[in-house]
Amino acid sequence: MDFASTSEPPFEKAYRTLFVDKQDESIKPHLFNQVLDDGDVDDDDKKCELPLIDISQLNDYNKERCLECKREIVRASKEWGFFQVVNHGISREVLVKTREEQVKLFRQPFESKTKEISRSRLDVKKMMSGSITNSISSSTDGSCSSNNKVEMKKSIFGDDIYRWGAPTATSLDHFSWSEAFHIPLSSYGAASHPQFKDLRFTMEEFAMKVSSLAERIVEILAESLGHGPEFFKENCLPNTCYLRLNRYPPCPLPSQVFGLMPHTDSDFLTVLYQDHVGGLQLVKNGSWITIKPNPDVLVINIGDLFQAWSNDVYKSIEHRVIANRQVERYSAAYFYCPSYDTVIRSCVEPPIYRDFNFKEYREQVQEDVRAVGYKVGLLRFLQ
Ligand SMILES: O=C(O)CCC(=O)C(=O)O
Ligand SMILES: [Fe+2]
Repeated sequence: MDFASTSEPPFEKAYRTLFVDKQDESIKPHLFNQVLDDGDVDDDDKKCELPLIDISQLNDYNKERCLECKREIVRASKEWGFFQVVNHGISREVLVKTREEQVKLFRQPFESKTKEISRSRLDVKKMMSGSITNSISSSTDGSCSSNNKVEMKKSIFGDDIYRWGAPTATSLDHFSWSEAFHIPLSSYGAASHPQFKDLRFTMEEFAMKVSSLAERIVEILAESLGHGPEFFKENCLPNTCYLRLNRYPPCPLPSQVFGLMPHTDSDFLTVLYQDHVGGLQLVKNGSWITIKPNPDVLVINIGDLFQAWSNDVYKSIEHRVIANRQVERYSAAYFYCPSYDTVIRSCVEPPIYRDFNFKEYREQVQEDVRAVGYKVGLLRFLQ
């Protein structure tokens, strides 16, 4: 049997009602025109504008060069909420190995990635009462949920680890043509199985390297607001962070459906490694800008928690992934998160947002995704 018939999530079958009558792409205005009321997709010239920062300069014996590098990071976090880093200290070998293991993981048969559980009345009752909320929870970005509404699934890789599609989507523009392993670094789920030994080692190495990069950047951003790194060191521990391995299968309707719908990340900071295919876009001045793939860079973006903590000094920017008709795409994201009980309080007066803890934030995101199909985010927490 070929890869497609065994490993691909059955998007069109499971979400039949969303896809019905959508086969002829000419019958509907293209999705990108529908959602881009306030801007346009970028032209090629704009692709290179996203700041590219050589962070090896942070170790430069020349103090001025090191300070200038910090200033670039701060400026990009305020003006773009996104930047790319080069000479980041994570070897090509680690990145290549990460990708290889990621590919192997997604090549598991779909049935191994998910495992049907019976929709007994008990399960439905539990689901309704919220006691198995994991089964319908959304990811850290609120854009992609764990289990399919149509066929309740429970992953053999661990609860709530494998996600595909968008269970709460009521229209195609709330849908994501992608699958993901959302791996809390406290447990490697699938990776603890002997079959996935290499995966575990590789992910641990990737996470360890990327987390020290995230810590360094967060420290620089906190310092610029007159704070030390203590708050982050105390609350964002390796076991409170997440890895998310994304795969975007070739999509027959790339102009009708996103690879990943527009969202902001719900963490402090995200570090992303994308492959050569491209499709990641962010909003800048009302336009969508494409982040050109580059094997030497990692993409960094500010998440909602940092925007709240910095009182809107640093920006959590909406981003999305465009689906591709011909080729599959992979990315690996590291989400720098605090423990659930960490209270997020603005470090600048007067605060724009009320105090909230991370658990409250995630629950609100999940509730909104369920109720309205998308994440409302920080607007829910205005003073
Ligand atoms: O795949 C990408 O390039 C972006 C992934 C992303 O935004 C996410 O996982 O939150
Ligand atoms: Fe994201």
